Amino acid sequence: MSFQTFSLHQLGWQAEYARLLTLADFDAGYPARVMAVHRSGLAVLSSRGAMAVALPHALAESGGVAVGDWVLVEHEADRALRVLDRRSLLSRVAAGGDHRRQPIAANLDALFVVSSCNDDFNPSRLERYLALALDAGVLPVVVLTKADLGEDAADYVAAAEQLMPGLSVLAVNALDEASVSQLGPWLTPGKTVAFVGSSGVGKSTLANHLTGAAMQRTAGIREDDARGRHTTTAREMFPTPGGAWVIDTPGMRELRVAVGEAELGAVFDDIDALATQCRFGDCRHEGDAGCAVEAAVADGALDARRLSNYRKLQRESAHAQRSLREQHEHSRQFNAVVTQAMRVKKEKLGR
Ligand SMILES: Nc1nc2c(ncn2[C@@H]2O[C@H](COP(=O)(O)OP(=O)(O)OP(=O)(O)O)[C@@H](O)[C@H]2O)c(=O)[nH]1
Ligand SMILES: [Zn+2]
Repeated sequence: MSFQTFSLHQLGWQAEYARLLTLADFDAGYPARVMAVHRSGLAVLSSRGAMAVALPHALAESGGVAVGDWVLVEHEADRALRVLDRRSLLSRVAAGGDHRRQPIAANLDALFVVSSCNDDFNPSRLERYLALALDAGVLPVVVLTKADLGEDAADYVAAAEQLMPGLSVLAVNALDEASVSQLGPWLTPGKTVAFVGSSGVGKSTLANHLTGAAMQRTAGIREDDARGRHTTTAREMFPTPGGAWVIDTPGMRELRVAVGEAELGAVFDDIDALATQCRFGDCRHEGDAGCAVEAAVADGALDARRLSNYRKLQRESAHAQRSLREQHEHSRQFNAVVTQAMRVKKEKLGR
């Protein structure tokens, strides 16, 4: 991949990153933005150009590094010293049920949540992505593709706008450049965006439009794994001709929600507001007397689907939080056992 040279500002640098760096930091290294995370190290861009830098094991272990991260690179040593505090971080719950969080994309300014004006349109799935974006600290923008294929795009837009207060929703024909230009306000110089959504909704089509020749997302970066699924070995971040950045990582396609209560509450603001009107403060909205939430469902003011999706996401997030706690407890116990074993061994050797 060849990159022209970019200034820090063009790379998305913001004053708040600098505030966290001391003079000693600047003596030790210089900031660079992570374009790709490989097993062997990081591909970064800085005002010095494109480079491969080593990722020390300790850094990879402690919270990891994601595409879009800013790292401090050691002068003359081509080695990442540390990851700068992130303004936003999209992470996923790792597959395999251990509920560990894996960083996927950092320092995003907007997350395009893509669905289409057809059968893929699924309010519950959209709500899940919206909560995920808020949890990551990123502004979600809903993009409804395939607006050219039916006449009812406006209905889909209206339905999506109901899903969160103040949500921006765009209907586009992803095949048409002029239509895609509606995304422009989120793609100003130095801004970083990414796409999430189901397979086939048009994420690649949109991203390819935005990045032009810079991104050959399907070319060469996908491999088939043993199960015949597509996996991608490289993670990438691409410049648009207008000066924005598009992050496209495979992990984005398997996002599972493990969102905090507050972020869910921000998406389901209407339900939280209704809940304050329930007769009892600890109302569970399940047949409780004087329940305003259930009353709203009964008189059609609140969608039963929306309520049940809220409950489902709450359960999932409670489960994930619990598992994380259990994990910490487990490693604490494990460490205690190891410490004890070491002590016993030392005592034996000492004798
Ligand atoms: N008519 C029309 N076709 C579209 C539109 N957006 C996408 N398509 C078509 O839908 C198909 C799937 O689009 P992709 O961009 O590959 O979808 P994707 O979301 O990247 O899918 P994955 O890579 O599997 O995650 C392609 O054949 C596109 O040409 C649209 O707005 N209008
Ligand atoms: Zn209630």
